[in-house]
Amino acid sequence: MINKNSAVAILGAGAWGKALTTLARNNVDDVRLFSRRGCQTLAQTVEGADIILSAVSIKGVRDIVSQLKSLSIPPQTIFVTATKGLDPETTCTPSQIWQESFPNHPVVVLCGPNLSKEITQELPAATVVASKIESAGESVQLVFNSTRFRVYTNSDPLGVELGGTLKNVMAIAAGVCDGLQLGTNAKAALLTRGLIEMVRIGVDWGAKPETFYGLSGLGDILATCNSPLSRNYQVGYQLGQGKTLVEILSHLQETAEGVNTAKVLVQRAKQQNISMPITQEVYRLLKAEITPRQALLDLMTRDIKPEVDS
Ligand SMILES: NC(=O)C1=CN([C@@H]2O[C@H](COP(=O)(O)OP(=O)(O)OC[C@H]3O[C@@H](n4cnc5c(N)ncnc54)[C@H](O)[C@@H]3O)[C@@H](O)[C@H]2O)C=CC1
Ligand SMILES: O=C(CO)COP(=O)(O)O
Repeated sequence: MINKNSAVAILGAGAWGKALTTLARNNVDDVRLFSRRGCQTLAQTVEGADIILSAVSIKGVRDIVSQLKSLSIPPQTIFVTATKGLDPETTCTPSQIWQESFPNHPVVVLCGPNLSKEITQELPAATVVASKIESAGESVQLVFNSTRFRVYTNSDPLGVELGGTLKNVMAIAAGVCDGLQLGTNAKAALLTRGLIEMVRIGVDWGAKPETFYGLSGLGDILATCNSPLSRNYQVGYQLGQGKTLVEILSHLQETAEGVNTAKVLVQRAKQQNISMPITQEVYRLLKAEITPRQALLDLMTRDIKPEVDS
């Protein structure tokens, strides 16, 4: 069982890895943070760790997984993934990559409405830790739960992970909506229909529909789609104001996963024959195939239909 003397290794010293390190230090004395540019090696960081949490962006996940595979990690070590992205080669989620590479280890997803800047300011927040192995989720809950960070467990890791990942595309769309100053009604319609799109593909993927109405889905939509602190929202907002993606990304210091996720999702939706009109428009906008106004017109002139899919 996790206690003050347990050891936690956090991989990825970006905004989220640093915030999670501070949270874990409330409960555990030995919390190590691995940075590619730091002086401690990966092997030194993970040695004897009870929990290894990855907060690297999706582009680094396969690399970090293969480095860890070359080390001998004891099978009781719990892997936690906090990445919100999709693998461009396979469309796999990060937890699927971790589980496939470490089939005998418990894997836990940590995901929720957690803008790292607010967490760094010690503002209160809640999150979800999800795993097929109940005791693993409970261990991770004990590491991060505190009076300012309430941690819930969940048994649908895929749904929790997809909620946090797919909402990044909706945060871009929400930013565009605000950048164009389309108003509150438009934003409500966009995000409600966006959530339906997330549920549609998520259920096809194998997630439970109700998970998307929890903290990692609806909760994260409420946080990121209304906050300039969200990098994905910022990308959309600036696109809405007429900037190009290249210009926007050249000034963005950190990762906006929704840019890659939109592309992967469109690919997967096509393979699975799933309708994702908002995601499709975000993708076309990111590729500069259409303008924000054209994206709006496309969505408003789709064939009329019942609200609920039959
Ligand atoms: N910042 C936030 O508010 C939150 C971020 N996330 C997710 O966490 C992930 C990381 O986000 P941020 O920390 O904000 O991004 P960031 O851009 O600040 O940091 C990404 C980190 O990943 C590291 N990294 C990339 N490839 C690596 C590799 N091969 N080996 C080792 N490290 C590698 C980078 O060095 C960097 O430290 C993203 O998937 C993001 O969606 C999730 C919840 C909140
Ligand atoms: O996922 C996040 C908060 O829950 C962070 O959002 P951004 O990556 O858009 O900044």
